Amino acid sequence: MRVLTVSGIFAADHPPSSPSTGENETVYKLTPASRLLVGGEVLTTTSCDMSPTAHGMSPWMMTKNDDVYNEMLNEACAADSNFAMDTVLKDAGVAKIFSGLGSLVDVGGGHGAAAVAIARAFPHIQCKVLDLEQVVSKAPADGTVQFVSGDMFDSVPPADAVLLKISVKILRQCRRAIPSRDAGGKVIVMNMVVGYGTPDRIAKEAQEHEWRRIFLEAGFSDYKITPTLGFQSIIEFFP
Ligand SMILES: C[S@@+](CC[C@H](N)C(=O)[O-])C[C@H]1O[C@@H](n2cnc3c(N)ncnc32)[C@H](O)[C@@H]1O
Repeated sequence: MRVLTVSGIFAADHPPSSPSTGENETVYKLTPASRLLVGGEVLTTTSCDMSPTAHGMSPWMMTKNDDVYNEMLNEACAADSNFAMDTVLKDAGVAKIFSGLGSLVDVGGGHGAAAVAIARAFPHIQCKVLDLEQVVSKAPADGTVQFVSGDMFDSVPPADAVLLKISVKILRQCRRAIPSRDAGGKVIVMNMVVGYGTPDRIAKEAQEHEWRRIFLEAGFSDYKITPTLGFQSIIEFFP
């Protein structure tokens, strides 16, 4: 969404925090350019729940009662991961992030595209995928990774590292699933970090500031951003 905002496809608003959750959701609005493409609708997101407010429900929850939509969303997520992971895992800097791990859980890992790529590139890492029951039950399981069904907001299976592609809301939950930093514990977030990998110093500083706020709020002691591909970066959060 950040890339689309920077490109002028969406405009982003940052309203004050909600009194009930304390979270401040970014509100994305159509611009004249995107209004040419779609009917009028407002999207809100805190990374994970990219929910058209018109439906009042997270798109991930809607997969429960709609098999066709479920399949479509799973395929779209896997296609995105396949493209990114193949390229990202070839990078020597990225290999360093994963090489010391014994186990990893991909939270909201869908049909396991990212976790399978990691398990194949680093066969010594035991990889698990946590996702909703309706997603895991349709996953093409061949034993490369272990699928666990559940809600990430309830609990995250323990592992040396937690891989997250979608949500910073559950960082606190992920912190409980990992051991201390000395024992190799970390949360690995794959995300768009606008400004990294480009000469745009102001955008880079704004992003640093944002990640710093997030990691402090979630109770981590340190973090490291490794630019990978275009706007994609890997952010390691250390307990
Ligand atoms: C953007 S997709 C990412 C899938 C995967 N990480 C990938 O890159 O292919 C988000 C995933 O999070 C899952 N998800 C959403 N809410 C969840 C929850 N509360 N608990 C577990 N998984 C959830 C969805 O079912 C979906 O598979």
